[in-house]
Formats: sequence, C-alpha cells, structure tokens
Amino acid sequence: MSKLLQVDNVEKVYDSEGLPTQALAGISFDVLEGEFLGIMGPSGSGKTTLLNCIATIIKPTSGQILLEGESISAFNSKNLAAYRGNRIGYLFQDFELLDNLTGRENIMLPLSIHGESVATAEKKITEIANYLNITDVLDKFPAQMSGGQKQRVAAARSLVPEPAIILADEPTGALDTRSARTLMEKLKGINEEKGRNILMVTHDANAASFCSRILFIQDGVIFHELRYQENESREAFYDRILQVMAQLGGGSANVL
Ligand SMILES: Nc1ncnc2c1ncn2[C@@H]1O[C@H](COP(=O)(O)OP(=O)(O)OP(=O)(O)O)[C@@H](O)[C@H]1O
Repeated sequence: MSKLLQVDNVEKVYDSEGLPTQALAGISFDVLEGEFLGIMGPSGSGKTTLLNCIATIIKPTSGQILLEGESISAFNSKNLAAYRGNRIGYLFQDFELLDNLTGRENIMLPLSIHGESVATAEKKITEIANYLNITDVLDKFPAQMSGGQKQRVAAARSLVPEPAIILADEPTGALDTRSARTLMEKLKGINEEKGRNILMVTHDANAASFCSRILFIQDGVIFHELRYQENESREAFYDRILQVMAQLGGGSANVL
C-alpha cells in the first residue's frame, strides 16, 4: 500500500505568555492508502494539535507533513486553499452545520464552492444520502434533526467532495450510544467499500474498534500501535484497545 500521508518528526511547542508547552515531541507515522487510522491517548497528549497541524489550522514548530508526497508547508496560497477545500475533509464533534440551511443545502455547500454542476451535485448527494440513511432529513433544518442525523449530514458534507482523507475529531463525542454505533458502521463501510481514507481522533474505545489501525500517543509521541487482525471479532479488538488504555490511563469505555 502506498503512503497517503506522511508525518515526519513533527514537533509543536506552544508558547503562551513565555510558558512553552511541548504538545508534539517529534512524532512520525504514515497513513497508508485505504486505512482507517485511529489516534488515541490521554487528555493533553497532543491529539488535537496533531490533527490541527495536518489540517493546516496551526503550523508545526519543526518537522514536515506530506500528502501524496507533497509537503503541505511548501504550498503556496492557491495550493493551500485547494488542500483545505477539497483534498482534506473535516468531521468534528459538534457537527458545525449551518442552522439556516437545510440538510441538502449544507451538503451542497462544498460542491457549490468548487463549482460542481447542479445535476452532478444532486446525483452525488442522492447517493451519499441513501448510504447514510438521511434521505428523509435532506429538506429539514438542523434544529429539526436528531444528533445522529445531524452528524450523518455533517459526514455527508465532508465526504461529498471526495477528499483524499477525512480528518475526524471525536466524531461520536456528542452522540448517544446507538447513533455513535450507526455512524461508525457507516464510516467503516465507506472506508472498506469505497476505499475512503479516514484519520480519527477519539477517546472512545468502541469507536476506535472500527479502525483498521490505532496509534496511541502520550506526551506528544507514539507510545503503542494496534492493528486490527483479519478474522478478529470487533469485541476482541475492543478488549485489546482497553488493555492499552488501561496502561495509558484516561479515556472512556462505554459499550456501543
Ligand atoms: N493554544 C495553546 N496554547 C498553549 N498550549 C496549548 C494550546 N493548545 C494545546 N495546548 C497544550 O498542548 C498539549 C496538547 O494539547 P491537545 O489539545 O493537542 O491535547 P489532546 O490530546 O487533544 O487533549 P484532549 O483529549 O483533552 O482534547 C496540552 O498540554 C495543552 O495544554
């Protein structure tokens, strides 16, 4: 499998009011084509900092990040806009849907920005809405949807421009157990059936058990790695995740 994303010796030191905090301490890993990679670790271990560096929301202090072999820090403003707009997709805990737009309009938003024709956009939306079971909420506003429906609309919005990788930060964090499970099953399906790449930060062992590989970080470096074994049950993988979490401390282990 080829390397989709390369994180090479990335260090991030925050300097707030002269008090330096090392959030990432020279972290290195690759995301391979077709992976659903989970990032876990205790609170303050650097997970969001890592995701924000990949999303170009913040700049690493040193080291480099490459997408499909290209260094994202070397992008000019045009390439950077294209990278943020359609090579990476985002899925966050708090949905971030626009309240005054319907589900369909929210999903349509990135397509309109990229100048997609209405007919093509409609076709893509119909397909993804069917897959995520949100067809009946497409004409509703976010306030008229359940949390799970909102998050699946947000997932559709992040998937529809077909980015090279989806960056998900605690996507199940605001969902009840059933909705969290549905979302994870759908994300796993999209990864396996449609070959979409996902990098997901989570505290939740259940959500992580849908990943193909998990990196555990502590103090800004990789502490451990787990790989889903072929023919392994999700429950067995979940148990292995819990064992590592017990060594690390922190995190939640609610059964989905
Ligand atoms: N803007 C900032 N300025 C200064 N320090 C920061 C800033 N953002 C994060 N930090 C510090 O960097 C470290 C890593 O934070 P980060 O948010 O990446 O951790 P995390 O693993 O995502 O935590 P959590 O699971 O609680 O969200 C922490 O010590 C945190 O206090």
